[in-house]
Amino acid sequence: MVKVVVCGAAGGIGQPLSLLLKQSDLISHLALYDIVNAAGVAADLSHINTASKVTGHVGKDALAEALSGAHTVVIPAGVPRKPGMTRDDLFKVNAGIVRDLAEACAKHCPKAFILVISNPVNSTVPIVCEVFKKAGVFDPRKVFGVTTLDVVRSSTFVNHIKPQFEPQSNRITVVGGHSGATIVPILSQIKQVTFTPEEIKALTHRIQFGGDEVVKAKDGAGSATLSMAYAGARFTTSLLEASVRGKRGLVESTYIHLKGNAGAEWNARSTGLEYFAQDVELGPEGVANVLALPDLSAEEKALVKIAIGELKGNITKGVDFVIAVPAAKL
Ligand SMILES: NC(=O)c1ccc[n+]([C@@H]2O[C@H](COP(=O)([O-])OP(=O)(O)OC[C@H]3O[C@@H](n4cnc5c(N)ncnc54)[C@H](O)[C@@H]3O)[C@@H](O)[C@H]2O)c1
Ligand SMILES: O=C(O)C[C@H](O)C(=O)O
Repeated sequence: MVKVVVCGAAGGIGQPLSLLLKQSDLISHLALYDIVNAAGVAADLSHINTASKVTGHVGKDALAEALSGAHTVVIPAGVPRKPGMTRDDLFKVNAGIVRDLAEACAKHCPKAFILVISNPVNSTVPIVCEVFKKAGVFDPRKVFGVTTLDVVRSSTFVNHIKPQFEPQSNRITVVGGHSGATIVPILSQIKQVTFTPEEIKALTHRIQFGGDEVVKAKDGAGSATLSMAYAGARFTTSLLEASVRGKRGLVESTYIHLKGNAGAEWNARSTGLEYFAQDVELGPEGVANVLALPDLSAEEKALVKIAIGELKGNITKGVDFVIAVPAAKL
């Protein structure tokens, strides 16, 4: 039985993500949790003739039932940006939402994989990890910040200026975190096409601030939902392929707790950070191995340095939140 829970399932990301996951033959039970409308979304999806069972769970009283027995919990719960906001501006509201959901996961499904989509990812992942540490159930191989949208955007945007670059089969490594300057695409490793320095600069900027393009175009109605659902489903599917089906060699960039993960010592030493997004090989228990950083160009080294500076503050903010603010009673 593979039960996947989506927390925030009635939202802009939650609905299309749940639709994509309903199509997976790796999932036998899709549990949809939200504080509103999850029952309606579940009733709708349950009419789709794929094998998985779909259940809806609305409100805090239904959270335990939603989470119990979960193999994987995907969390897109929380508020999205409006024009003029940074992801960090969402911390005020989303930190508490993610902390409370993490508390419930630590209690009702302590061994589940936790995939964090809610922003600011650079801080919400440390929140989940700290909650799990506090509860004595933390496994650093099992908590992931979903940064796949940066990877998806990278190959799409490269293809836009280099049509000979095939965007679906060529994956680009993106390291650092998930906000503006902390997003560092390693374009120097692309072998299929060449770029001028101006092209590299423009592409890097577009990838770092791709989220802003969508926020601006939606003009107050939220941020990326459909492309995020695609990226979230891709990451979830890769993790399930590795953990359920035992498929080997699956690599995704993701934001993780470095200490306690095989291969991450080098990253932890060279960045001085507790968390960093990097290519990770997925396995039966989640992170099987953190791949070494590829060779970086001088420009990329400078970008990583800037990212490290910003990440430090984001990580401390998440960690301090759990230490300083008592959790709501669940
Ligand atoms: N990681 C990424 O790459 C990425 C990409 C896009 C968006 N995001 C983030 O994902 C989050 C969700 O975005 P969205 O567009 O789906 O927002 P949305 O407002 O459309 O949906 C959020 C959903 O969360 C639900 N929710 C609120 N509090 C909850 C709680 N305590 N428990 C369960 N559900 C709760 C809401 O009812 C709503 O249905 C935002 O924080 C956004 O910034 C991350
Ligand atoms: O930009 C946002 O706020 C949402 C998301 O993090 C994105 O990258 O699209």
